[in-house]
Amino acid sequence: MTKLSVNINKIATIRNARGGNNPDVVQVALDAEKFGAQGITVHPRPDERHIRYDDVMKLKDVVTTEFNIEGYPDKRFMEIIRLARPAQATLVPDPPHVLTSNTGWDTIAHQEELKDIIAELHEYGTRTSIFINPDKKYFEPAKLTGTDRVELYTEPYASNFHKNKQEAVKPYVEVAKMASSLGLGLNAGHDLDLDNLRFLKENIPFLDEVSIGHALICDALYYGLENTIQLYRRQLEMDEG
Ligand SMILES: CC(=O)[C@@H](O)[C@H](O)COP(=O)(O)O
Ligand SMILES: NCC(=O)COP(=O)(O)O
Repeated sequence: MTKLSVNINKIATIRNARGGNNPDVVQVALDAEKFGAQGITVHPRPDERHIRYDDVMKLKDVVTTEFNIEGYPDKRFMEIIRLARPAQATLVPDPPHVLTSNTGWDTIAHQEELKDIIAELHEYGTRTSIFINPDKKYFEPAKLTGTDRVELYTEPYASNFHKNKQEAVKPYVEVAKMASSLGLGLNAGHDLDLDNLRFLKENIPFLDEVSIGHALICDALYYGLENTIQLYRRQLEMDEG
């Protein structure tokens, strides 16, 4: 089964636009779970432009599905993981003011650093995943960091999907097989949507989890959050009857 983790960053973006608590990020997380989300993902950024660190502390007490916290592993991130003890921490190599995540780790250059960070996260009982480009050279070094999983950075897949979906998915299938043979769990995310998700799942049926935010929240404006979550779940459940 491929789990759907709903990224609620964009709910916090709307909330922050007016300085109050509408929409309520915690309530949306609870409702998303009720509507079928199998996990909740947040990506607190250093400028707290959407998810704030205190949102994470509130969410940790109420999320009953899989809580996944993404981010660059600076001191503050490590401290929030120590305090929140989420099911999963996804390490992303983002510089502080980047618009959105735009690449995976160079697991060759950062192998030793990642190894130490991952060892510390394991002490907190948190599963680790590292955000990674679909390039074979990064997978064996990723395994050597001790990470439990990798998350395939799917923006290039999404942006090439409408030009040539077979070509777009090809590098992902190759690295997914490699990850699997190395014993790495496999997540995927970034710019996945109702057009491209099913094809990714068809080609990599053994994906453990996808985390989806931007497109899913945009779709919810038209279809409602409950219907939207169910639509995304259906893209992933096609092989399960
Ligand atoms: C790690 C990743 O892929 C990102 O998609 C991220 O979680 C989204 O971040 P923003 O919502 O800040 O664009
Ligand atoms: N890890 C990817 C994620 O959480 C959501 O990315 P996006 O769907 O907002 O692009």
